[in-house]
Amino acid sequence: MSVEGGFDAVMVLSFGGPDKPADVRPFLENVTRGRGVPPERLDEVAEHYHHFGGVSPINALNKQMIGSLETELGRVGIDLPVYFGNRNWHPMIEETLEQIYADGHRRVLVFPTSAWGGYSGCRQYDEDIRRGLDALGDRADSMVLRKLPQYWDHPAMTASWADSIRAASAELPPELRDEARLIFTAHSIPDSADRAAGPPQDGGRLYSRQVADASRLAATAAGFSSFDQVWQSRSGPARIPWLDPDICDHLDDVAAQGVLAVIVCPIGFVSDHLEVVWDLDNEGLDKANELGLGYARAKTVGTDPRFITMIVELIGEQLAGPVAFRQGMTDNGAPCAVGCCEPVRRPA
Ligand SMILES: CC1=C(CCC(=O)O)c2cc3nc(cc4[nH]c(cc5[nH]c(cc1n2)c(C)c5CCC(=O)O)c(CCC(=O)O)c4C)C(CCC(=O)O)=C3C
Ligand SMILES: [Fe+2]
Repeated sequence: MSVEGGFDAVMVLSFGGPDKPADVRPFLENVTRGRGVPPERLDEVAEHYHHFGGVSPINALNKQMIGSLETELGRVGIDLPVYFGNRNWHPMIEETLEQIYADGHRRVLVFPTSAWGGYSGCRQYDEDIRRGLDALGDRADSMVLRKLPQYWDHPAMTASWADSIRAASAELPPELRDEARLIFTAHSIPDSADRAAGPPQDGGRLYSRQVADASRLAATAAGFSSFDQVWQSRSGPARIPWLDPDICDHLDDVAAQGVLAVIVCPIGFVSDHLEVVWDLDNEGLDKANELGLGYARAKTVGTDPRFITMIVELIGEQLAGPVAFRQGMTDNGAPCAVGCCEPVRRPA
């Protein structure tokens, strides 16, 4: 497909995760460099990875996503190669951009595996893009890397989450189904980072507002009139406030209120990676069992064909001509807006 100012490659940009036990430590060092995560927390998280043989599910899931994306692009006649790069582990974005450059591509559409605004979910991926371009040196002058806009509220996401909530509900014993509390969970971030999320003139909290809106959209589409919003996987020292309540504390609370079952929907994540399979399928499930709560976990949407169709739609939109700016759409890692999702310095 050739259009003026078109694009000649796609890169899926993700978080990265270890592929073998020896990768776990260096991966965690990459993730937490300069971020004030206490060493005890790192030891704990390393254990989670070792519990799964030192392999994060995230890389295989991303490769599967890329395979499906290639197939779907081919089906609709968009002839673009799809590359894979990460923030924290191989293939690192620097390595991927070397390859893209060597293959002769100069204009690249970047699909981030985070749907959200905020520093960790949006701006840090822009920083990754700049890091990759910096590594190319002068060769970067001929490159354009356009990050696709945020998709947390895309109709395909809402529809897919709604189906996955209904499917989870159907896993509960019939007598508990109508009683079940719907709980949406997303990755916690420091409260200071949430306050700094979004363009300054918008008053902050872009991340938690988006998560709440996405949850409301999915709940409504699944036929629920109410839901709870919780957070998971916090990693800062206890004295620094992060978004709460934490999922496990919340399970205590709902059990104390007499709730008999919960449907836990990991709306904050695109795939069933470690934060989902450890924090929800192990810790959350154990907690629910201990409390005698019925527990069903909704599956993530990344393997739904509608998710792939959505990516193709976002790509097609860019190929069809100039696209008006939407949140998260950036060129060469320049921030969305001045001061948008500014990183917050964290105490060591
Ligand atoms: C908002 C958000 C998303 C969603 C958006 C997105 O998808 O990008 C996300 C995704 C993920 N987070 C992941 C893993 C980790 N996150 C950590 C640490 C942190 N995450 C944070 C935020 C987020 N994280 C923050 C504020 C920290 C504190 C350190 C810092 O300020 O950066 C740590 C360090 C140890 C720990 O403390 O847990 C690990 C290992 C994996 C891969 C899992 C796998 O391997 O399968 C994925 C997809
Ligand atoms: Fe994280």
